[in-house]
Amino acid sequence: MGNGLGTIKINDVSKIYPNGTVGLDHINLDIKSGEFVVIVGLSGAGKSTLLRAINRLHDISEGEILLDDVDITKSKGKALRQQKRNIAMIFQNFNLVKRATVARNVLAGRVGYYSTFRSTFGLFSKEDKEKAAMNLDRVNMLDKYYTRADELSGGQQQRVAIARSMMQSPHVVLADEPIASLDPKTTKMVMDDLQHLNDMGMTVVVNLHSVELAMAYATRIIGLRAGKLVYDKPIDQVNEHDFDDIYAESGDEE
Ligand SMILES: Nc1ncnc2c1ncn2[C@@H]1O[C@H](COP(=O)(O)OP(=O)(O)OP(=O)(O)O)[C@@H](O)[C@H]1O
Repeated sequence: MGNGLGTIKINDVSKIYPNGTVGLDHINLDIKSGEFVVIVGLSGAGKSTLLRAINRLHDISEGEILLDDVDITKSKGKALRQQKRNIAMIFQNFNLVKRATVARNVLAGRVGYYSTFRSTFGLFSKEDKEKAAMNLDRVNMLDKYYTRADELSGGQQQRVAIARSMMQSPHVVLADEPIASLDPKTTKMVMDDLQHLNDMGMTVVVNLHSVELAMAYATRIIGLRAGKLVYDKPIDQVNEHDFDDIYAESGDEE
C-alpha cells in the first residue's frame, strides 16, 4: 500500500495434512507491498493450501508467515482477529449469503468491526452503509443494492464478494480461483476488479489455472508443483514456455 503495508513473507513453510499428504514443502516467498502475484500450478499443487495458510484458515506444520512483519501463525485472540481484518479472501464459489440482499452481503464485510448483537440485527452505521454503496459503485453494481444475491449471475456475485472484501480496507487480497466458474466476459470484469484493488494499493495474490490470464494481469508469477515452489519471476522475465514444465503432467485435465 502507499503506506508500505501489505507485505507477505513466507519463511520455510511446510504443511502436512493429518492424513500425511504434503500440501506445502519448504516454501520461501517474499511478497512486497503492491505486487499483483499470480500463483499457477496443476490441480493439487498446493495453491489453495498456501492461500489458506496465509489467511490462517488452517495451521501450517512448520515455518512462519509474516504479514506486515507480524507472524500470523503465532497470533491469537484479538490480535489474530485484527490481523485477519487486513486480509480479504475471495473464493471460487463467492461465499455470499444467497437469501440476503446485495447490501447486506457487502455490509457483512464490516462484521469483524461490530459486536455480535449489532451485526446479527443489521445495525450498521450510516457511514458503513455509504461505504457499502461506494464499494458497490466501484464494481458497477450499485443498481443491485436491494437485489437478493441469489438473483445475480455468477460474475455479479463475485463482484459483490469483491465489494464486500473492500469493506475491510484490507492490505492484502487473496483470491482462490476467483474466475473458475465464470464465462470469458465476466472473467475479465472480475480480473479487472482485482486489478482495480491493486491500483488502489492493495497487494493481490490470485490462484489461477490460466497462464494466459496470469500473463495479462500479474506483476509476478509463481509456480507450484507438488507443494514445492518451482517458479518465481517478475512479469518482464516471464516466457510462456516456462510453464511447460509446471504443467508437464497436465494432459487434458486442466
Ligand atoms: N483437507 C485436506 N486433507 C488432506 N489433504 C488435502 C486437504 N486439502 C488438500 N489436500 C491435498 O493437498 C495437496 C494440495 O492441495 P491444494 O488444494 O492446495 O491444491 P491446489 O493447487 O489448490 O489445487 P486446485 O487447483 O485443485 O485447487 C493435494 O494433494 C490435496 O489432495
